[in-house]
Amino acid sequence: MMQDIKDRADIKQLVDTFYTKVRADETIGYLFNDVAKVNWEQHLPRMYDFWENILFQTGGFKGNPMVAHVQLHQKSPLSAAHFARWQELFLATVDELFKGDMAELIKQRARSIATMMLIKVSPSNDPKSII
Ligand code: HEM
Repeated sequence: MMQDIKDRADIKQLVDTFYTKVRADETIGYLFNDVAKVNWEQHLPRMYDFWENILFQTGGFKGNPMVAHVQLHQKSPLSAAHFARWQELFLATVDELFKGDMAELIKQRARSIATMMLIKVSPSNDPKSII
């Protein structure tokens, strides 16, 4: 039976599997590989901290994810299609590895943060701005 996400080791497995898909992805891979030229040795542990803090309130993540993505957007525009693909890969990775309340919670948080981030990086994506 599939287990729920219970600790940092599980988060590491999820994050590592997710970014392996991201780096090879036709739609969003170039943003990480070519635009941001991500230093993975630094970035992956920050992502373990980020998600561990969201699920288990460890207080380990200090950073401002919104600012990081606004800066990325200024280098190369981030679109709704990019965020949709990011979400698709994240949700599929969770479902592939885990099942339970924490797995549901992390998917819900990923969706809501991705939605806010899209609006934040590009206010023209805000449905309210059309009215
Ligand atoms: C199309 C969607 C996205 C792209 C292309 C993207 C790309 C990136 C890149 C290039 C970085 C900087 C890595 C570095 O050089 O250190 C980054 C950082 C980060 N991303 Fe994303 N991201 C996306 C969506 C998201 C979403 C939806 C979340 C959260 C649910 C997220 C959470 C973070 C966090 C926490 C950081 C670290 C910020 C920091 O170090 O202070 N990203 N992202």
